[in-house]
Amino acid sequence: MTTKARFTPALFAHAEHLLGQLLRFDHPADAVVSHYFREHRQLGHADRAFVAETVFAFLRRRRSLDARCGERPDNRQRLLATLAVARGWSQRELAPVLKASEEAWLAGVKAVRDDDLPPAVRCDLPDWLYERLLAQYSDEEIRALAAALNRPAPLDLRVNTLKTDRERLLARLAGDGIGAAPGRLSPLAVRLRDKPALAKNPAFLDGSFEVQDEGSQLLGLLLEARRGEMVVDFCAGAGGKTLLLGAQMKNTGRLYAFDVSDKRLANLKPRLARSGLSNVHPVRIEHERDLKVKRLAGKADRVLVDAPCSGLGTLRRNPDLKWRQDAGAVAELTAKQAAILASAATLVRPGGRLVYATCSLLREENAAVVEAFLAAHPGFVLVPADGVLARFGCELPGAMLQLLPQQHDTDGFFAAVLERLA
Ligand SMILES: C[S@@+](CC[C@H](N)C(=O)[O-])C[C@H]1O[C@@H](n2cnc3c(N)ncnc32)[C@H](O)[C@@H]1O
Repeated sequence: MTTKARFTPALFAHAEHLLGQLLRFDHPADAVVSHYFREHRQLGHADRAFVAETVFAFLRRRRSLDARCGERPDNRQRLLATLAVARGWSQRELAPVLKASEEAWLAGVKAVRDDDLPPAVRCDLPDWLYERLLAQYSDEEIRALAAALNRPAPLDLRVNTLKTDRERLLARLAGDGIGAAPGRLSPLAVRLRDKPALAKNPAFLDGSFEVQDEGSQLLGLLLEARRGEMVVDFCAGAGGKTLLLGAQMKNTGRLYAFDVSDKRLANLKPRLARSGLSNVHPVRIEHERDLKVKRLAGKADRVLVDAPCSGLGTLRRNPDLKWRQDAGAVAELTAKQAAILASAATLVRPGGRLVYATCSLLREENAAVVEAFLAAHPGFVLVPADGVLARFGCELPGAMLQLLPQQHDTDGFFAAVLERLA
């Protein structure tokens, strides 16, 4: 049975109810959706797929869809517009739910031309964000960027080189009937053709791979962590990059995984167990100036700062982020990023490396933070990122790395490589 064949007023009502919860914007959308499905266990796989895809489609296109709907649309209208415009359903397909009195209105919604909408509305971006991007890109480039950010992300894996290699992993996946191809940028990446459930896949359970966007893998590779070194992943979170660094170090040396969040570090534990790594030391810190940080001053060969950021480069996965933030929140983040980078830098030994990374598209969270750091810390220099990536067979020009979904088909990641003078 196809997803559309299950379309009923009851199912539509679930989407409407969930959208009401999402538009309060008091929690991240993926958490709200998971919670809703836990509360409504009677919804089967196809029903959940319909509800989740429809509300996410609205979150992606909220601004242009609301503009098409007219004055003060309600959530029912919003979802009808989502199905008709964003998901391309015909009035016949909508028939189980669409009232006769809504048909003319919906035809009007469909007839609006994108080009007649103001630029920020057409790009489904809040004004403040559109204006920030306009300082960096042309309107045409922002349109292409916004369109790419509005498409769902592919599913990428990172091969765990402690356990296997990419060729063998591809063969195993093929044996399981999972379509996959080598990533184009990261030598560790495998891109899946579809989005199969992986939690019970034997190669996942035995640690042969982790789920990780190909772009995120490049950020970890920029550190070029080596055997026997002391490495600090300063904002390790649930360890997406820690696991890559540990494998690059061939499970030798010492790899500290710092984070202020107990919960995130706890999520690292099962991943560590699967990975086979024993060189990782998770450490909960109070803040970036914690004594536990100070004790390692000048001792680390390499430090990664995967800084807390607006996450605006990940809108393919988290479309709600563009509606849940504002310029004030970004200003607070940039102050935090500068403080974390300055503190993390104190750990780097002379001649050691510091990588600053975000999943933001905004210059103020990216190059501007790095430039201000370099101006205040003459003992550090910028190492061209393209030269480092070339050593991994990845040709991406630029002294600092900015990945863009419309160009690289990854999330919008940024990274700069710094070195402390010997
Ligand atoms: C972008 S996320 C890290 C994602 C992680 N590196 C990965 O690849 O999965 C940023 C992390 O910074 C942490 N963080 C926030 N403030 C911090 C601070 N002052 N010091 C260290 N970590 C901090 C957050 O808890 C969050 O886990």
